[in-house]
Amino acid sequence: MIVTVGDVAAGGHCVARVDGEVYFVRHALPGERVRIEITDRKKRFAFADAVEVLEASPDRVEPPCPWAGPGKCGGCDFQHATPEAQRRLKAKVLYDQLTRIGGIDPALLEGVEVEALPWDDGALAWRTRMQYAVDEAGRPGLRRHKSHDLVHIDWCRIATERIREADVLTARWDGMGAVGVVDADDDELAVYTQLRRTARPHHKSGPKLVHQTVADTQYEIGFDAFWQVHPAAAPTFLATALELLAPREGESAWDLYAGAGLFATGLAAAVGDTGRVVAVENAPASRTAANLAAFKNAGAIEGDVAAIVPDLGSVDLVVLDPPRSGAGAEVVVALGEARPRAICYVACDAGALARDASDLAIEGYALTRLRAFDAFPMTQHFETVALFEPVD
Ligand SMILES: C[S@@+](CC[C@H](N)C(=O)[O-])C[C@H]1O[C@@H](n2cnc3c(N)ncnc32)[C@H](O)[C@@H]1O
Repeated sequence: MIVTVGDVAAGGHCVARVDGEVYFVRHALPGERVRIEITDRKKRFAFADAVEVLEASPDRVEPPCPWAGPGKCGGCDFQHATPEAQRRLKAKVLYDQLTRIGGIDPALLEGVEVEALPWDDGALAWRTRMQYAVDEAGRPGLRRHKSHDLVHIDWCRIATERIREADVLTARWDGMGAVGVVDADDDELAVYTQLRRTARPHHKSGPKLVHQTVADTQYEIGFDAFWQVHPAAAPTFLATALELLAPREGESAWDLYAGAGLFATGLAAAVGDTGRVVAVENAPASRTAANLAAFKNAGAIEGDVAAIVPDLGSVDLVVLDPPRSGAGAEVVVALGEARPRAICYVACDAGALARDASDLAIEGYALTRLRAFDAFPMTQHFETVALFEPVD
């Protein structure tokens, strides 16, 4: 079928409508006329791939990765767009999610941009963490979009040079479900395996504890702990959170979903000896308490944010950096009770941010400032750093 493609939608698709039918089309750009092939038909809509471009958008480029395209590797969504166009697509998704789901005033989001992170290689060679699936013959690869089938790539164009040089993709991983590589600071390279993609990682080679440095603070974390995958992400998010929150001497602050304690260390330095910072994180591999040991005014609690926050009392400032699923109503209600003067929400999923924003509004918190960053070039993903403040 030949269709004219409309606006981008969340999930790395653009929407095409034909005779009342809705098609979510991958590998297309708004305004393009393309031939599509249905990949998955649902009751009220269908997913499709653009397999031939009849009228191309001026934003279209030849994908730098030979493994990107219809039916190929499912890792990247926007290799066929210029990096500037990718960021415009993401900004549109952010605007739509926040206005439609989050109930945010469109006037506040007028001209919202997704900013590029500083990186010499532009949109390529940035990814410091890679996880490959392994097939029954022990061969690693990346999955096709929404499929269990593997594409056995030579190397991933968005992974760092050091990950490319690691012999992970040429080796055999018999009996494994996944193999991962971590490219940390100080040339540390750790490799781990998993029996299934969601199973506990087993250390294979390299250091078990790796190091990451941001603004003169070094964090020591387990090879399997969370760390931002783009090298410029952690320093940019920390600087942005501090800019938005503007912490004052003597204030109290919480770093929720703290990971290694990135925001907690920044806040601890900012609020000084008379201030107090509490970090909450549930993964021991993050080593949050150890990373905060040098800060006398900061401490860590290991456990579930939803279980811990209701008992913490009140606070001046909060950084909220939950996983993709968002913080959820229970945590938002607890924040409403703690009455901080400002909440900085760091979000890797605009839909989850929008849902939590709508709950925050019920608690009397409005979105007042927002910045967004292209922390995952070539993919549909991006990061938003949003400030919420109490309103009457
Ligand atoms: C998006 S990461 C943010 C980490 C950190 N703020 C950073 O920027 O490096 C989310 C973190 O929340 C942790 N986490 C996930 N669910 C949690 C929960 N229910 N309670 C506490 N921590 C949780 C994860 O282990 C992960 O370290």
